[in-house]
Amino acid sequence: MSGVPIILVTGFLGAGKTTLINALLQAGHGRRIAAIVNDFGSINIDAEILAEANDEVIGLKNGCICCSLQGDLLRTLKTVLTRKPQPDAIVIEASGVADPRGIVEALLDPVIWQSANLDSVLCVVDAEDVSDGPERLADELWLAQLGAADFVFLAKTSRLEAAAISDLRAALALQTKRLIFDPDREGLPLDVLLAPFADRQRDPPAAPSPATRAFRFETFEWRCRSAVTMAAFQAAIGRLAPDLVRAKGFLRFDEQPGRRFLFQMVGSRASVSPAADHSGEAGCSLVLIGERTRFDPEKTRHILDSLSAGGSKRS
Ligand SMILES: Nc1nc2c(ncn2[C@@H]2O[C@H](COP(=O)(O)OP(=O)(O)OP(=O)(O)O)[C@@H](O)[C@H]2O)c(=O)[nH]1
Repeated sequence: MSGVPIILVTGFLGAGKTTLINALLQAGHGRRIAAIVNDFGSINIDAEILAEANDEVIGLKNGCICCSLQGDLLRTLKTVLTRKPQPDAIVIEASGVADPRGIVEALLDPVIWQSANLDSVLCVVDAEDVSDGPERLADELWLAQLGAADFVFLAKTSRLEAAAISDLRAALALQTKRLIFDPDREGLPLDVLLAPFADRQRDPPAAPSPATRAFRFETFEWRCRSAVTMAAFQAAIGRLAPDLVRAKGFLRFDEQPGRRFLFQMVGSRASVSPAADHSGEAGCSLVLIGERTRFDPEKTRHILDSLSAGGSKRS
């Protein structure tokens, strides 16, 4: 293999993929790494977060690169590969709903393979999520993501006891024989991440099963042109949380004029942190994702619209 190595990062909704890639981009290794980031919704949240760390970040939004956006992925890769100088490596972040088998299949495209080779597939596992609800270990999409991986990266281990991490490692060892890394406790294994495998051959993966396709999830996007009050937002999210798998977006609060915040929610854990403010966007934009069987976009719209007179959009 002589092409630019591609690292594909997969993992469930909110597992910690963007956070891991951000750490890799900022790790001071001196390599030029281009990042291609797929957000399932139409708001480029992950790309904006990563663009703070790297000039070469391209967002692919409004669909999933494992199915509807395969063509966009290949076109983007070709564009990245024609740049001079070429990057030393390309990281692709799959969306949390992606079955990586569809992406691996696309990356075996003979034209791409001449200049860029899929080097490794990393699966990020949310240690808190699995410890909170061991039913994740039987989730078909989660298993497909784990099954496609060459390496497993644990995220969010810092709040867990050592015993819980050993249990998690033992449970993962039943599902995969791959090496498991814990960057929170052991640091980022740059030698593994950036040393390409020699002459790695990949067979085309098995076709993704319908059960792992994105139609399992419903996305709702909400935008408003003004700021919202903190207490009202907190109350609204509290009402929506039981039916959400993931929510993220940018917010402005009446109480903090002129400031912009990144809102993140994975399962029942939510956080709000200061965000860079060069978007020129005056109001708020949120992406909310839930399982189709539970998530009600109309109820969500109703609750969020009560925060403001702004508009909303369903996808
Ligand atoms: N404490 C802790 N929090 C983490 C870690 N990794 C991710 N998070 C938090 O988990 C939330 C989701 O992290 P992301 O990196 O955006 O997850 P993702 O897998 O890219 O999410 P999607 O692209 O939406 O599927 C954010 O609030 C992160 O700050 C970690 O290792 N430790």
